[in-house]
Amino acid sequence: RLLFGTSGDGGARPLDLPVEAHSAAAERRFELQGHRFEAAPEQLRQPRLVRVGLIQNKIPLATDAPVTEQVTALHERIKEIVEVAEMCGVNVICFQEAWTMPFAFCTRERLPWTEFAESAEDGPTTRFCQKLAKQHNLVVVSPILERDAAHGETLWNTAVVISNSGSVLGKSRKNHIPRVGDFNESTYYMEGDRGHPVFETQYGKIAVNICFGRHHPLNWLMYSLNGAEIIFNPSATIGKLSESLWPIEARDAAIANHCFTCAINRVGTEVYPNPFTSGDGEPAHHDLGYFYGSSYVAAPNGSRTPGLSRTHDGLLVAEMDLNLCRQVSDKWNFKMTGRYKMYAEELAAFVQPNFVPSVIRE
Ligand SMILES: NC(=O)NCCC(=O)O
Repeated sequence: RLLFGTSGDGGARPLDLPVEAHSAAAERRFELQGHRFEAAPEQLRQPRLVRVGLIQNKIPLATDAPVTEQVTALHERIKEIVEVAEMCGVNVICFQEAWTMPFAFCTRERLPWTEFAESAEDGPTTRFCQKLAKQHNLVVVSPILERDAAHGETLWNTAVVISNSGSVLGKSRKNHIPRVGDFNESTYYMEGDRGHPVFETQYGKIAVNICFGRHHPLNWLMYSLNGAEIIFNPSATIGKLSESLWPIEARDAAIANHCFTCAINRVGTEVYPNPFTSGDGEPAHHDLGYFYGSSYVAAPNGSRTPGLSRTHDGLLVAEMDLNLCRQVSDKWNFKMTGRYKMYAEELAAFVQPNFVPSVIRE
């Protein structure tokens, strides 16, 4: 009741998925879970039912396989999972952070990892996702390492959003770059410069808060202020660092912002050819740590689905009635009771060089 929010106004219930989807998932060796969140019937609005799909997966090839072979193997793996998502009626699908590559930023090496970077607008992965979107009639959220040729070949950590029509709706960049443990990502790219875009799709208003942004409540808030009803959080994070935070943060963001949140993590251990150090006196090592999967969806009323497995690839399908966002907002009124003008003034003062903390002493 407490861990999954099943008290009172409706937690996640099981969603029946077609038998052929379950058999295909078993054949293709990934876990398939289905859940649904209901909202109360309204007189003036029809239910706004949307099915989202969250995919978590291991890298299929070793990190020293040729770059093109690794990318192709990941495309193939995702394709076979997306086919099952279509059988389950999924409308919007999101993949894990930097899904076309191993999460190699821990190494701080440039080659071959920077070779995985692609154009967000017309790189091979975006073209692949456009095909998927059109063929399966779903919106695709595709988090990649972006190479921005128009701006001096700058790299970014970017999520490309592709409409179910197959056209590229736009992109959202990771706003918060970790400098914690072996997550040495600022070696490759800097903080995003795109603010907090929300994408209006046929299946609701969606936004993408990439991984480390999960720890920043204001980052979630800004997507919500722009009207996001579903915020995806494609991630890559390891047990030793964050597993105790994982069940709390995206769930809390759903509560605080009256929206649905979808937290997605990688699975497994990715081993690199060359050892690297962490600057902490510990011996050099070949892997970043264990990616614990456990992807889940949280609803604005504080309920959540169970997580996918810690150890297996998986597809989590969640049906949600987006009417729940406004219903919870009308009950708890966090936007109405938020003191945004006061926060804005205090934040504006805080970022000034002459800021003096408001501390009252005897
Ligand atoms: N990819 C990424 O930002 N990971 C940082 C670790 C975490 O946020 O748990």
